[in-house]
Amino acid sequence: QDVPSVLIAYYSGSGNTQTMAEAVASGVEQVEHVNYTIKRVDEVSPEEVLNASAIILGSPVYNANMAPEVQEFINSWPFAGRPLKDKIGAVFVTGGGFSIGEESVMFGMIRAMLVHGMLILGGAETEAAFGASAITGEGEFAGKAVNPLFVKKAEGLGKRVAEWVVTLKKER
Ligand SMILES: Cc1cc2nc3c(=O)[nH]c(=O)nc-3n(C[C@H](O)[C@H](O)[C@H](O)COP(=O)(O)O)c2cc1C
Repeated sequence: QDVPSVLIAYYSGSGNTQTMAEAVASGVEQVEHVNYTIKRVDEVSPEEVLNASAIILGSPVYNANMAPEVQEFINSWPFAGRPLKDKIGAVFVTGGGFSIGEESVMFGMIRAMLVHGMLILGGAETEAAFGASAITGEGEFAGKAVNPLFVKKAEGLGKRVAEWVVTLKKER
């Protein structure tokens, strides 16, 4: 009882963002005294949103925007009374190519989290400063499983968020 929980919520059409979500989860698993739930956005209940101490949200890049399913999920978050205020928020994305939307999508999700008063964290590494991102369709990254370079960023993000969830829980 009273163990804080991280909600990892994502949409994935062809599996890449799901791979990153699972890596985020394995990062969270490295931290003690914190639970997590990993679910597709359409499977997340309103209670799971409200009860989470942190939400780590993942989307593929679709025409330089987040997937509509992810936007719909964000639009379902309760706003009256700002119940999401002071929860930790973090993001991860997968995009086909370099610089064709992944950073825009990260900031789109981060902006929405800030509207709700959430505390935003980036990943553990400088290369994951805004969250974890993976390129899945260009050059050497095309046609393969998500590269370990990107998987590691997702793990680092999950671990960092979990560590801060535990730290903030002690402080409050
Ligand atoms: C409809 C559609 C639009 C896309 N638009 C972009 C885009 O604008 N920029 C980009 O980098 N990748 C784009 N992609 C590629 C996906 O973002 C990429 O394949 C991603 O890894 C898919 O994630 P998923 O396997 O979790 O569905 C698009 C893919 C689809 C299906």
